[in-house]
Amino acid sequence: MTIAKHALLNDLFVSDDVPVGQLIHSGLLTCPPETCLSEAARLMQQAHVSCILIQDPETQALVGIWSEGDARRLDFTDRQLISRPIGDFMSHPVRSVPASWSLNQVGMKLKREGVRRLLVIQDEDQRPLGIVTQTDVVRQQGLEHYLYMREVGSAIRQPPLVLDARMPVAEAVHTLQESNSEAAIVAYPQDLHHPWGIITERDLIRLLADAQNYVCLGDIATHQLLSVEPDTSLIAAVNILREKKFRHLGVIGPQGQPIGLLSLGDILASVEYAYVNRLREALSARDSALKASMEHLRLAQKVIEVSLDGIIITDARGIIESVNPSFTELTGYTAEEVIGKTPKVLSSGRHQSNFYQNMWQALKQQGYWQGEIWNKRKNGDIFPEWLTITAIRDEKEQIIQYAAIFADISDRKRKEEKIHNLAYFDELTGLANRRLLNDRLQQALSQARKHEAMLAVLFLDLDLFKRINDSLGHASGDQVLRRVARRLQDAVGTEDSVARLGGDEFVILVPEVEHLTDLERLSHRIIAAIHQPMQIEGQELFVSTSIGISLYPQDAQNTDDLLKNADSAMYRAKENGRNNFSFFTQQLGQETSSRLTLENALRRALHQQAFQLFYQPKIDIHQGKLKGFEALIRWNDEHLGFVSPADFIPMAEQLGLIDSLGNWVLHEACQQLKWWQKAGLDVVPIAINISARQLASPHFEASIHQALQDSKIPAYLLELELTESCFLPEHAEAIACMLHRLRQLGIKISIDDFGTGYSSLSYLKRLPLDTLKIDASFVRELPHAHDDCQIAITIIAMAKALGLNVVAEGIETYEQLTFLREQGCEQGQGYYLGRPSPANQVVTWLAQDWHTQVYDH
Ligand SMILES: Nc1nc2c(ncn2[C@@H]2O[C@@H]3COP(=O)(O)O[C@H]4[C@@H](O)[C@H](n5cnc6c(=O)[nH]c(N)nc65)O[C@@H]4COP(=O)(O)O[C@H]3[C@H]2O)c(=O)[nH]1
Repeated sequence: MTIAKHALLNDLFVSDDVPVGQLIHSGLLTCPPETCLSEAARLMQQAHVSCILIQDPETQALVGIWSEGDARRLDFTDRQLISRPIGDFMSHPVRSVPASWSLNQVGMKLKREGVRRLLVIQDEDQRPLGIVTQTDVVRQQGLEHYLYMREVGSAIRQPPLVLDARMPVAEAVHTLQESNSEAAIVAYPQDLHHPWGIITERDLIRLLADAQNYVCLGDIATHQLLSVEPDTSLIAAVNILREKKFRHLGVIGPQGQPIGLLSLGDILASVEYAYVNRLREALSARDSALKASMEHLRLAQKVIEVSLDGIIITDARGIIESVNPSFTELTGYTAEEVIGKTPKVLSSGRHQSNFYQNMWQALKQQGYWQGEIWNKRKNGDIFPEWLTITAIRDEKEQIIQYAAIFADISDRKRKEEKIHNLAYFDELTGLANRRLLNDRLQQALSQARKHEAMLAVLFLDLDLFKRINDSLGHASGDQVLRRVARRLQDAVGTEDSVARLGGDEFVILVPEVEHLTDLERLSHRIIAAIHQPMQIEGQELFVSTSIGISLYPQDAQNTDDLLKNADSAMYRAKENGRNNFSFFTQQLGQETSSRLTLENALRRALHQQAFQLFYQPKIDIHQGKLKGFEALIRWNDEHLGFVSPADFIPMAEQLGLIDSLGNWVLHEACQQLKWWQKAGLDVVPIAINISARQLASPHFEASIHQALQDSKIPAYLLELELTESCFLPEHAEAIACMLHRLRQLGIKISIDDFGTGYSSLSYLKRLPLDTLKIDASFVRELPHAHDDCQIAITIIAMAKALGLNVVAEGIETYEQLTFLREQGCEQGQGYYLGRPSPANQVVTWLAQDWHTQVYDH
């Protein structure tokens, strides 16, 4: 038989998401359990169905099912077989699926339960609707391309069972049962034209239904085998079966011999493998997806539970659905207290309504909002939090929930504030620091430029603040600075414009100045405020300040120059007697710049030791004898020329260079003495000037020892000239002790410029002094100025009373010399007797007759 390929039947394969209820043919074949087998078989034959359901006549319940396949398991040798009740052979219970299930779900259930048929029942009332078989499901799976690609030959799993038509019926059924075949090819050896027929389960049903006494297989078999060749495609085979309404198809080999017997079920079973595989994959994918999502869910739940951040879940309207434990921890509200309410319960009242409006708008449009927000705890505390809100949408993109996650950032805020304060404010006084001042000054400058306004910077420091620190300690010094800061703020009126640069330096920024008189008034106010007495640790202190003022645009155009010029002006104010103020002037600017040049040159000179010592003789004006020399430093700079020590010594003190400079003088003088000694000269002591800061240095005493040791000159050849300013009260004791020690070595000590300071006599009395030097300013007008005469006389008398030598400085005339001698002054020094001169001059002086110099006019 030649068979053409048929088009695919449209109803063979349908989509698998159609509910199974719509695919089955409604109507069920039922019979009571007592129905005999032959009756049941007859009913099935009539109805053209492959199974019958057994129904309890009383309860109407379906209690079992019997199918064609079950017929094969019957014992056809049993003579009573056909009259036995079907209830004895049925399978039960009847497994069912709801009509709403998809074919996929049905397929999975068939697979799980290991059955080929399921009863389809109505979802609502469980009413039985029909039967769905595995073949039905396979047909719907869109597997037609498998059928196209494969040939009939490939679906043959085993050679066909071939039974002789002459075989007794019972034996044939038994053979079918034995070989577990639902059909067999029947051989008709005598019929050369139609040598093949077929016997199927359905024939067995007929056998049961007819209740006739068939003898041999040929009596019940169908003597016609619908067959195809092995290379026919499976889809063609399926179509033939559908068209002919047959269930089996023989496969005949090239030599005409049967090589297979395929049923629709077999064909579908051959593609079932692919289907089952797909099903398995689907099942395992679903299982692992389920497992993964459960895992995710569990994890998410856990994360929410243990999260240190507070978490709120609301519905789409913002009603709180759940919160986590950290929420309670952070806000003080339990879950029960807030569920059903909106997050408004946390509202701090610090934000305007448009803040929340913007938040909601962002949430609705972008599904996301993040930012800082102030909220309120249950106990009323207001705290800052970092909040992230995310909208959760369903598959249709509708917002169904909001998840809000927040962290309390009070700590972070505090730290940020601290860092900001540290960066911009002075820790001690709370005033703006240099950085903030610079920022403010920049801003004020650009404003002033824009509005063509005048701006002022007041630079001030506390006069002699170091004394307070040194004598009362740093803690007291800090207290003074704090008080001063407050007084400045009070005097200025606005907190923002006062800054502390460090140490005792303060700056006041006046952003808009109309008249200079305003600045004068402000300066007076500040000076007066600072000068008010201060109680510090039980002591009453009087602090004063000096203020320097520079102006934009007159004095400077930028912040640096404004500050620098105000600083210079402040020094001018100090020079003018402290506790006052001074405006910057162009001349001061020039001075500042030449001062800078001088400073640099001094550092260079010190580095290169570009100094020289000159010596000025001290003469006994009664006996005409050389008594000693005063060493005076000289600096002849290659660019600046001769620079007076009166200019560079104070500068060296300010710059902290005086120790090294003083040390150089000390060593140079000692070395000089050593050379003179070595030269066999009859040397006299050399006095060196010691500045106040040098004397206060902790290394001073050691440096004296070192110089003596290095030069090996006897200590009595060294004299120290100190000024009254060396004896600051806070160091008085320590200095007195040190001087006693030095004196014990043999070193002489004199007070220079006596009469210009304010030393208390009782203190001077306690010092180990040898000599008082009358300051040149009292000598200059002698003997004509009455006051000076009186002072000179008094100092001489006092020195004598204290048992001290007295030396008059700056003697320029014979008259001055005579007056002083007549008043009892022992020694003199000055241009009249000898100008400060280099070391080589000393050799002449050592040999000179000073008597004539003193007496001969
Ligand atoms: N008009 C006038 N002046 C006279 C006369 N006789 C001496 N002089 C000057 O008067 C100053 C005396 O020194 P001083 O009072 O200790 O005053 C010194 C002293 O305080 C300081 N000085 C000088 N050399 C040193 C030094 O090596 N170390 C320290 N620390 N200070 C020094 O510099 C000051 C100025 O020193 P000089 O310029 O050398 O000025 C010297 C000296 O040259 C005179 O008859 N008429």
